[in-house]
Amino acid sequence: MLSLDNVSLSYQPHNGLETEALQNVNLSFVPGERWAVIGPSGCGKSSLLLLLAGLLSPTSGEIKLNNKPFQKPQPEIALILQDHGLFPWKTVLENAMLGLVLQKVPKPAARKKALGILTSLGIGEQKDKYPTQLSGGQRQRVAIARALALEPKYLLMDEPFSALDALTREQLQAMVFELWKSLGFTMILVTHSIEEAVFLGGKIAVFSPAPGKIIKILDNTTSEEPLSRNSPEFYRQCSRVRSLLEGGNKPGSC
Ligand SMILES: Nc1ncnc2c1ncn2[C@@H]1O[C@H](COP(=O)(O)OP(=O)(O)OP(=O)(O)O)[C@@H](O)[C@H]1O
Repeated sequence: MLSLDNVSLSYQPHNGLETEALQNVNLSFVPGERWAVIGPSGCGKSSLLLLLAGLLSPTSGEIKLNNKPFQKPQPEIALILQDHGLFPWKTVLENAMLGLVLQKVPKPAARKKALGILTSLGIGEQKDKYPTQLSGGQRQRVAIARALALEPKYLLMDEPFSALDALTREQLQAMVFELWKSLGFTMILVTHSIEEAVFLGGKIAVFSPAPGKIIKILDNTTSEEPLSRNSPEFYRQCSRVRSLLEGGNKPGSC
């Protein structure tokens, strides 16, 4: 289990001003769950992922993996950043292999594994291209392949689809859901999109404006599959999340 125990984060003073990004956050991510984290711009969502990835340390409180506090990156936890973090001078395949190579997996094995995942994501044929030759959706798939090649137990994603057109975005959301179902990792997705949170989040953590605090955790697991985007329940859940973001504290009152 990955958890935050009473975590607060302040960034060091800049021009005499300290920024309080997160305040007293308690969250537990149980293996196999899929979470969406939503909140207004600047409420500390990206900071939360950096903490969970071991790339930042909390000002107070603890981040724990299986009840053990940690403050550096863990092999079980993969993070996909907003800009995908691909190296432009490496091909699609080399980018997808990168984590494995860094882990000293022999290159032929790394190549085979990365290519298998790229193929399952529908971009195996693009393996020799460079990131600049790809569409945004294809780049995102390479970033997902690179993370999944490491077989993480926890996959953290920071607004992974925000730059994509609506249909590509929906396609990739469905693809990520299928990967979650077949591979069984724990998904923690940060998003600005209410619809995305309701579609992909089995649990939805709604954050307040800065400094980010949890307003509410919504349970969205009425069925194993994501809610159909046209269903009344989907609209109801979107309304609940919207109401909470707007400052309402009565879920469903829209
Ligand atoms: N390296 C940093 N140094 C100082 N302040 C920072 C740093 N990174 C983020 N902040 C501040 O911390 C607060 C939270 O930032 P963060 O990026 O985590 O929010 P966010 O919810 O992800 O925002 P957005 O939705 O706009 O991406 C903001 O006020 C931001 O300006």
